[in-house]
Amino acid sequence: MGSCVIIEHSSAPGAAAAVAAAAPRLEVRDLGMTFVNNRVLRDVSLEVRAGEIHGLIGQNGSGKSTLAKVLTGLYTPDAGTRVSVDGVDLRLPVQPQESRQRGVAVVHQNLGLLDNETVLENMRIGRLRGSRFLRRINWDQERSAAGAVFERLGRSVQLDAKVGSLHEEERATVAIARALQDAHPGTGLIIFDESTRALGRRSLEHFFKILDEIVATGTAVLMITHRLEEIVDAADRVTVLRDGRVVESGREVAGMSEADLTALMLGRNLRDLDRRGVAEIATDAVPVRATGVTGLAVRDLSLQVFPGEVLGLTGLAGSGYDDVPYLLSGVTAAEAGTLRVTEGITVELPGLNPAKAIAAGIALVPEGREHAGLAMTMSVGENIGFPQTCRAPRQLRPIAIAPERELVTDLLYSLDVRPPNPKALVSSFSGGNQQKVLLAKWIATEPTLFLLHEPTQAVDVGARHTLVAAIRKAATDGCAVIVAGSDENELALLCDRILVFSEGVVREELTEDLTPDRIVAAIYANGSRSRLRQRNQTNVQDDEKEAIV
Ligand SMILES: Nc1ncnc2c1ncn2[C@@H]1O[C@H](COP(=O)(O)OP(=O)(O)OP(=O)(O)O)[C@@H](O)[C@H]1O
Repeated sequence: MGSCVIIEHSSAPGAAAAVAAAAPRLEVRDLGMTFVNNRVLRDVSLEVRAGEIHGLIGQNGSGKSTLAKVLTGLYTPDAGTRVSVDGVDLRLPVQPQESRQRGVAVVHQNLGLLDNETVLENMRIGRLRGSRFLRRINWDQERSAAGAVFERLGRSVQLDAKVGSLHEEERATVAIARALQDAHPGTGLIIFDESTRALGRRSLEHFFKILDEIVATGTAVLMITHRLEEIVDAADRVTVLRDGRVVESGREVAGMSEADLTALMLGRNLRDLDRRGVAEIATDAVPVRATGVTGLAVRDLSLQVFPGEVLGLTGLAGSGYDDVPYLLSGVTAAEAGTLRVTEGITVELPGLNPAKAIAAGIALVPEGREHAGLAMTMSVGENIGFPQTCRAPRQLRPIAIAPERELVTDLLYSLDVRPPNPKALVSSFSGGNQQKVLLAKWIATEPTLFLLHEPTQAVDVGARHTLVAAIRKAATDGCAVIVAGSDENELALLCDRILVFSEGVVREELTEDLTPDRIVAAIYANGSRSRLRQRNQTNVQDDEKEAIV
């Protein structure tokens, strides 16, 4: 006897046709944006349809975040700009309340979280409701509403934890959950500006599963990302910005490869991106050696890395690989462990702090440049000068020891920072250029041990190329380099050797054939990379339904 299986549709038949006939969910016409004399967006037109994931890509500095900020009212666009939602023109500059009422939610690149408030408060801010008579907030209800969103995302985050104490991936999860909780079926537009950059593979897969459910109801998504895999796997159409202009508008993604998208973005092919430099590892020199490191999730770790070598650390979220840079640099106190930096310089990790680490020749490029890596309201030169201040004798510390201007300018040119102006405020740079400034800041200290956590996060493929080359050059110049990362492509480009962590210990060491697929297989213990989203899933279900019923 055959069983009858009915696969439920997430949208009613005919809904797609109705949606297609309707006005675009978001329509932008002739958008221009000028900062003083700098015109960063010109004649930008864009249409996002209901029920689609629309990718927006472009090199660092091409204007993607500026566009998102115009759409949410942070910036006032030039005269002549038109923005409409569901066919209704918005007043310009966009009034945040009006755009929110029309269902536009955004997760900005800096995530927009309040570090001193709890996860629950961040989630429910602006949405808290008092009871009808007593006007008291029902915190039990608020907790369960917030908890339900995290459950959907497949993540558990402590609702009472202060957001400032969270890891970058948890912070991103909170910001994404906050936007998703407002998605009403069939309406609205959610803009994600590089919001997935800190998500590990598993979280990413969950995230796209939820997006799939959301867009199937008719809600639209505008996805700004540098991870071209996300566009190829998940986006329905893509718009490409180059130097503030649209060079490709709403192109269907089906059939396109990452290389096709790269060529559209840069206007050229990046043929030699995958070629790794020849490692010049000084195996006859004294290696950096960490012994018995215990702290956070890490248990009794010992490792060594030679000058000239780039050692990668990876694993699943919570496996401890990403705790290592912070334990070895004194940012987080270790419970036990010793670190020999070089002949005659050995530090006990429990007593180490960042100032002592810098003095011992240890540099850390942390994840989360906006809240952990750079002073956004200070100039590039001042940021690069900070570590030099720590190296100065205590009595001189109040006077910032400015690094030589030529050194700063040379670094900015060698990393292709635009503009290469030491006096410019860090906050005025695009995300990718900020990441380069962060790297420059620590390269300038000429460290013996260079620790980096997700050093090419949220940068375009061209900038990634530059950053990878600079990190490898630091190794060639004699640094021992340790990179903790979750991006298999980054690790494959950078590393000579990779340690894969599980439950706080090293489970596998990869020494050759360091391809992205091999790295992912090791992280997931012989699992494989699946596509982030099966596009046209609804059509497949249509066919199945006819066949099965
Ligand atoms: N507040 C500001 N004042 C002056 N210039 C700015 C400001 N914000 C952005 N810019 C400039 O606008 C240009 C576009 O920056 P934007 O951040 O939009 O780029 P992006 O495409 O989002 O880059 P990324 O991918 O690196 O985040 C850059 O040249 C940047 O320096």
